[in-house]
Amino acid sequence: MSEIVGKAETLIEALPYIRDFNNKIVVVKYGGSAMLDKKLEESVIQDVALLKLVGMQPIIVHGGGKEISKWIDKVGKETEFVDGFRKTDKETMEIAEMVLNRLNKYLVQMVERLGVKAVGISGKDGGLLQVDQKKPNGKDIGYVGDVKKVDTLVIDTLLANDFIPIIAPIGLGEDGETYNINADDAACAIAGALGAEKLAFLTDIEGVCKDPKDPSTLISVMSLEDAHNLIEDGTISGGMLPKVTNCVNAVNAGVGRVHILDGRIEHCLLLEFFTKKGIGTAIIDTEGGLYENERI
Ligand SMILES: Nc1ncnc2c1ncn2[C@@H]1O[C@H](COP(=O)(O)OP(=O)(O)O)[C@@H](O)[C@H]1O
Ligand SMILES: CC(=O)N[C@@H](CCC(=O)OP(=O)(O)O)C(=O)O
Repeated sequence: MSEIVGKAETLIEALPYIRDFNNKIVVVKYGGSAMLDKKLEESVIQDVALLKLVGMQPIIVHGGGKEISKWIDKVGKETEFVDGFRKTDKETMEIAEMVLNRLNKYLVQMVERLGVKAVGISGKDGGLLQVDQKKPNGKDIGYVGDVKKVDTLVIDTLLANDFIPIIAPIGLGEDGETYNINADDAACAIAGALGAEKLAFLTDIEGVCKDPKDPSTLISVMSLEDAHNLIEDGTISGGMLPKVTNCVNAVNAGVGRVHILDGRIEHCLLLEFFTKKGIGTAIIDTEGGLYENERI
């Protein structure tokens, strides 16, 4: 097949997915290497803009943990994580908010440059993310939020007017204080509240593997039962454990498909969403039925 016809084949392969996901909400948790490397950053933003232009309703929830740590270091403070969450005192919260809001507007600018409309907000806007204090294993780690309520009105309004919402993981507590939210948690809560069709996490590993040191053991599709068994037998551990637990919660909250993708691969979102083979791990409720052309 000539190269030029091959290109058309690629578009045709995407056809059933473009049809099935028309107008569907897709939440992308953007973080990790894909946020630190210019080329990867550009490719993620291009993918999200393309999803919008082919008729999907993408939403970006972004992290920025490494950038926050860099600025904490610059002011001579120590960074401390407890069970994967940043210990956040008042000063840390101020720095985190400045860094996340700056990143947020930078992402808006990147999307707008491609001729697609975007609005950057944090979970404080429109009461989007209302939180309680999070106490992992009963430990007090300061202004870290556990999302207790999502008011989707601001997102619904933006989507209805064709904007891509870009969301920073910051929330408001009942005490009127600002809280730092782990971006995975924020993305899950938002995807669950919206009943999103898809939630995709960009990470720095191929996906969930039987052996994390061997990429050839990637698990392409994982049912809720598989996830439970792999957690029980210790195959899923470390940083992957809270991620998969979040994924399972999202599927149980009604999200159609949750994907753990390798954000180090350029255009990983397009490769996952628009090709039969996909590239990462898809976590699905197999009892909910499959799409035409879906891998299993
Ligand atoms: N079964 C598994 N498959 C893939 N990664 C795993 C698995 N078990 C543990 N891990 C670890 O989890 C890490 C991914 O979690 P983490 O680093 O928190 O994600 P993020 O890329 O969002 O920062 C991997 O780098 C790997 O070391
Ligand atoms: C409470 C908590 O840990 N909040 C995170 C928020 C940013 C984040 O989650 O960024 P990544 O997705 O890039 O890790 C933090 O302060 O680092």
